[in-house]
Amino acid sequence: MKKELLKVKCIGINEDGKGIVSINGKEYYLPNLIEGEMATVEISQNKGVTTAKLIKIEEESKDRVKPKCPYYSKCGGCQIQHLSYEGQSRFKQRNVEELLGSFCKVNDILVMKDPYNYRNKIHSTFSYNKKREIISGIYEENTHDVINIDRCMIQDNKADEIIETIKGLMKSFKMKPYDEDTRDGFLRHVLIKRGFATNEVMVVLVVSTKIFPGKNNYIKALRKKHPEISTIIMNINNRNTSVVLGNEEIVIYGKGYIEDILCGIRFQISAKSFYQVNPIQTEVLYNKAIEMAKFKGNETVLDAYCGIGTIGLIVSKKVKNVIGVELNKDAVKDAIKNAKQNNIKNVYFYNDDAGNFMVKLANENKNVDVVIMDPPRAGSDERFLSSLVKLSPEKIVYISCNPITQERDLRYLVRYGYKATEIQPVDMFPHTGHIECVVGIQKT
Ligand SMILES: C[S@@+](CC[C@H](N)C(=O)[O-])C[C@H]1O[C@@H](n2cnc3c(N)ncnc32)[C@H](O)[C@@H]1O
Repeated sequence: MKKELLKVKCIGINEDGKGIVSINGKEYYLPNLIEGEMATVEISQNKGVTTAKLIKIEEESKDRVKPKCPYYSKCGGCQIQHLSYEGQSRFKQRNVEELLGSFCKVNDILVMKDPYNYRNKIHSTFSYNKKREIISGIYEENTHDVINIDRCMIQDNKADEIIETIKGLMKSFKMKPYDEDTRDGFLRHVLIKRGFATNEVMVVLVVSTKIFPGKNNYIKALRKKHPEISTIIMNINNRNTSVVLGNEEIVIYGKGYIEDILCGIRFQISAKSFYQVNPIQTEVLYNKAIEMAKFKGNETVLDAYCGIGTIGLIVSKKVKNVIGVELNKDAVKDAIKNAKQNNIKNVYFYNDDAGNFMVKLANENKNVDVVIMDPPRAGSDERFLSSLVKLSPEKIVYISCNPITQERDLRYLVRYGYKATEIQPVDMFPHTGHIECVVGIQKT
């Protein structure tokens, strides 16, 4: 193996938060490096493959800060905690400008006042460490080794306390963490969702079998320490898989869902339904999307990729009617219940693939004035977009957590007679490289 040390300058940060260096015309991505910093990098050549490793930062950026989190160097959950929050915001702003700035001017990113402990959903994996002590946390990046994490800087504090209690109770209840190799043990993961406005807490115990000795006493002990837990669900996952949730759910305490309030409307949230993870910024995002739509009151609105119906139900009082479409059937059930509970009668939800549904709407020549679309990271697809331009709504509001696929889809819409009128990045995920962006789009 051939090795060489080189001094190089970091020329940017990619969307995973890694520093970019260019050596002999080839780009390498190095964690923990900031744009403008000089670094010594080791280049290794082995069997025709060249790799780069950061050895030392020679000149630090003024944006560099000491990460608050003690697990930062190992845990892959955050990627840019070594950047000051101002530096993070500038990085995200520039990233959106580079990707979307050719469509129209990009507004200044809407940041958080307090960018810590914002996540209302947390997931912890249970395992043993080398000393056979029970640990819980997340997988170290690119491995199946769990890093023990007692406190996370971006997660809800209460959820961290509940995980700590669950870990403590395992000893007294002789509950073993699941071992992926031997397929022995009981507790695989714990998922916690917390209603920011209601304080209701859901605990999902992802377990390998339905047989749960001492279940009732366990529930009593857990709720005694945390009376705010309003529902506990057993999710059975006995497959050899890295997918967290199994198909079968057994509600062992409470009603099986929690409620939360967003923009004045009360929502029911099930274990498997998507719900935005940053409740403070979700209201900022939704309000911006509604402002971009400039509703007059007589519109038919399509809420595509609607989840539990949050956006559609919030806009329902401002428009004539709303149609929502969503693939996940639990989320659609939640959406229908949410409409009923809030006594909203002008919203209709459908459980379908958004692309399929759009083809049907376009074939029926349905009138839709505004489409609000919020697809997953992969973005939308050809079926959806080609039917969208056929339906020809006056306005489209496109919300996305991945500006790369958003740019691809925007190019399609621009080719077929639309233009972007406003672009607004919103920092939904401080300390991570992820960026949320909402774009107002108008028929030309
Ligand atoms: C980013 S979330 C947005 C949900 C909702 N708008 C919100 O703000 O809570 C994307 C949603 O799209 C759904 N989804 C994924 N693929 C889909 C498809 N092909 N058709 C319809 N919905 C889909 C997911 O289940 C998820 O609820």
